[in-house]
Amino acid sequence: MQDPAASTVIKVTGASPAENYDVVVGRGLLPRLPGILGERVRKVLVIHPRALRATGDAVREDLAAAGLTALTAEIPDAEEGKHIQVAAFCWQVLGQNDFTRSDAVVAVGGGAVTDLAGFVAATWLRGVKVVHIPTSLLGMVDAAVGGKTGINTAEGKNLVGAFHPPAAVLADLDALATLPENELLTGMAEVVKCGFIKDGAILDLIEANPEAVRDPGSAVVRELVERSIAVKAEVVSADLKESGRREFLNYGHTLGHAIELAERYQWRHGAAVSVGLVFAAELSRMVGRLDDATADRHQAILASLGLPVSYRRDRWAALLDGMKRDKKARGDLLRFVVLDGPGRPGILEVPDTSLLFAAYQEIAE
Ligand SMILES: NC(=O)c1ccc[n+]([C@@H]2O[C@H](COP(=O)([O-])OP(=O)(O)OC[C@H]3O[C@@H](n4cnc5c(N)ncnc54)[C@H](O)[C@@H]3O)[C@@H](O)[C@H]2O)c1
Ligand SMILES: O=C(O)C(=O)C[C@@H](O)[C@H](O)[C@H](O)COP(=O)(O)O
Ligand SMILES: [Zn+2]
Repeated sequence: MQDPAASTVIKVTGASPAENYDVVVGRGLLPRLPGILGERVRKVLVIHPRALRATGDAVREDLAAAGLTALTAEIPDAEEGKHIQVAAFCWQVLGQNDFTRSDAVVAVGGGAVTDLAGFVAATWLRGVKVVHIPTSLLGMVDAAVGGKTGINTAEGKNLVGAFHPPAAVLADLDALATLPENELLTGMAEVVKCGFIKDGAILDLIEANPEAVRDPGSAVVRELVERSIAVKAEVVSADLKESGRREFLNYGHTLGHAIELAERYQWRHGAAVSVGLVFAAELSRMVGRLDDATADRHQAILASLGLPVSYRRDRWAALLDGMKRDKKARGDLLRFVVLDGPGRPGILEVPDTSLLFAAYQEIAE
């Protein structure tokens, strides 16, 4: 049995040894931030939404006590924060306070905040240090790790961004205590994704512990966090810029992102990915690549977590339109991550959208 007070370090390998970084999972981690930032950093912009003000203040106090100048950019919540005008506001704060290349950005919040803050750090002076302090389950298991940063545009999700890995990630499990249950469960969609593409023990844990998965303080949730980060860390260490295997982390996302756009970002990312996972499993089954039991297991596990597993029949045209802007598409060719079996993701090229329509009929309501 793991000592609950001990922290776990999951290592991510960067393009060069200087770009290697640690993802630390544990409790009471915030005081480690000044030490992680290092001697050269003099100024820090802490970016967070109003909901995370108390944590943002605590982080700033730690930084100030360590002799750093700590400023705050309070940004709009959730997807409202992933907007060019919000990035421009942060650039303005950095500019007006003379942030140089040896200064840093710290993100405190869910995946929307780490995406936005990472993008700000990637673009300010063409790149300054960023440390992520994810506070949602989804942020911990996925968004804060791997260096994908970005914002949404009117045309779609994450269409503008950069690869800019963090200097470190502090996944402080204490943050989950204030996370609403719905946010915990939507984060579980990415955990389930990791279970299907790589680590089947994740799926077994969720099925065997229906109550503990809803308890953010449980050892089960901690194990799910650590296992999911390990899946992501292994993939992004091998393929940071998505020239190959990293595409597998996009399982469920082609339809998922189209649903988010169709819903004007009023659905949580994890909820949309949940439907996208069921769709991708149906597609995999329909083309004869996935067995019935594994395909059906998608719907069963996601539904057991209270996540949506179907979507509106009358939205197909809008969804197809949105899917054409998926980053995996090449010209007119749509490309999907599918499964050839548990832990065996692959790519399906779809030149004819009638196949997609047929698979969609299986999940449409
Ligand atoms: N860069 C990547 O690799 C990557 C991976 C997965 C998802 N994402 C992105 O992450 C975003 C989704 O992340 P999310 O689900 O964390 O959504 P989110 O950041 O919108 O947070 C969800 C809600 O939870 C609140 N919240 C967060 N932590 C809290 C806490 N500890 N206590 C109380 N409230 C808290 C937020 O204020 C928000 O209202 C999407 O934009 C998605 O595209 C990025
Ligand atoms: O890290 C990745 O790579 C992923 O695909 C993880 C996804 O969960 C995440 O939502 C990511 O932001 C999607 O990337 P995108 O390139 O499709 O915008
Ligand atoms: Zn995702």
